[in-house]
Amino acid sequence: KAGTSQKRQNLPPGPYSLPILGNLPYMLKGPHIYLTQLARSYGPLCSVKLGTHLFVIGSSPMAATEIMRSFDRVPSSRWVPKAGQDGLQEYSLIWATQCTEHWKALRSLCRNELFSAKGLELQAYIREKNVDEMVRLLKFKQGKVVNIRELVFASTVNILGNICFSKGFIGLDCDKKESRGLKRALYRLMKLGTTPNIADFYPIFEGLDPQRLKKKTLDAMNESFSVWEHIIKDRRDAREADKGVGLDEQDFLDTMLRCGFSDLQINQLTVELFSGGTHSTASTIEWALAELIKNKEAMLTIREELMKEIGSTMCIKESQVSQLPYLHACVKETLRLHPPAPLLHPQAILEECEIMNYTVPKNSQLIINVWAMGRDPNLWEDPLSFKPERFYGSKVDFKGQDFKFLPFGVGRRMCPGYPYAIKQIHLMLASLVQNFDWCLPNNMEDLSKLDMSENFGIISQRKKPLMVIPKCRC
Ligand code: HEM
Repeated sequence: KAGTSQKRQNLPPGPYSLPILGNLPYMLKGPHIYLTQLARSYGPLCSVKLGTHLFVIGSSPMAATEIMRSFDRVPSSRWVPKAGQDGLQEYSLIWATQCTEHWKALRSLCRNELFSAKGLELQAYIREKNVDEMVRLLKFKQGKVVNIRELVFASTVNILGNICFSKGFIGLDCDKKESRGLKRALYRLMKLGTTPNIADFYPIFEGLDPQRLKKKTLDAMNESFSVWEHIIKDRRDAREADKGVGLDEQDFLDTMLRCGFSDLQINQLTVELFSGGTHSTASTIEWALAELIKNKEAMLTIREELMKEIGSTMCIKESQVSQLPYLHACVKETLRLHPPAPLLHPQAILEECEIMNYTVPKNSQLIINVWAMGRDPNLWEDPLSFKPERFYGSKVDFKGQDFKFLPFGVGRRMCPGYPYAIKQIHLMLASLVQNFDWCLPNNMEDLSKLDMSENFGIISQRKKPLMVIPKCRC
């Protein structure tokens, strides 16, 4: 039943809210799940109070379209968690509240240097080399239980590390624990980004840091910085000694130095690229492998496609995976069911506006629930089943045109890294499927028992890491 205050003010419908808390307590089992239940009860545009803030959630392609249109009509500002407001936002890409000139410059730098067709082609050998190392380690671990998330995560960090700093930062062997360094810093940043912060929901705490989340976030950023600080210094010194004779640009650090970035700017951008680009990609690969282990037919179909298109070679090249429609369909199906970012980053609307004939008051936060749309029976047949065939031969894509499928977001703030992410996911998944048979520990024969529950976070992951045993196919 809709709250009366919503009706009175012509707000999008939504549940009654508790005094002071609003509906915060109901979010604990997973905001995307709770918000999806609300959409089923109140319709595709609904509103909910969290603390003192009003959130308006769109959960259908029509609602998402209308929300995106409202950003063109009235000024809006990206909501940035208080823990991320560290005074460096003017240097930020992900946490820029406005699409400023600086934000535009950062985006086009990344688009042109890292994510353009030419940039991606130049990086291909780095991805291939790192995936090859991962496969070799798995061969060595044959017959033993492997935490696939940790391994794939380490590999994605090392690929990006080589692209940015010509260096891999993480040991691939996850059995060796690292007490400091980039891995710990990135895990901490993810955990901190997921911890509910009362300062985000009550203006009374504005300017304070009651849970010390801001301080801890800054510490984790500094921990990352300490990992590459000396590389930046050495490279600056080399450029200084070079006195304009011109060294070849070997990585993204050289590009940033050429563009006159300060150390702070380099750190902010690279930490954002690492935090935005590693867990998300690793989580997608982990989900995809879990789905394929569970759905043997799909696994066999990928193998047939690999055999037909590239033969029995075990060392796959990136150029070979660009034309594998069934593999691509499996990745899309994974992103439909398990989008790493289930709720698109909220934007605050700075003036009252109308959306779908409802009034949306000034300062409301607008969210698009991608997870709900991916599982909506009105949009997908048999939505909870993993059926890559639905994308096979279909034109539905993740490039922000099909509003029912938005794993990489939509509009100006859409993920700039998606071409990079997709290349990496295709190559890693093809290599894991081509090289190994996979089984579950404890002789678990009944694959339907594989736990597929998920954790909500800044990046949504499997609740339990996928533990699997590789067996070489060669
Ligand atoms: C499966 C992998 C990935 C997924 C699902 C994903 C998804 C997303 C989503 C949903 C957004 C927000 C879009 C919006 O608010 O409308 C985003 C933003 C962003 N992503 Fe990704 N991403 C992935 C991989 C990457 C990679 C590999 C990188 C870079 C190496 C990256 C860098 C970024 C950046 C910098 C932004 C902020 C853009 C801005 O605010 O202007 N992402 N991503």
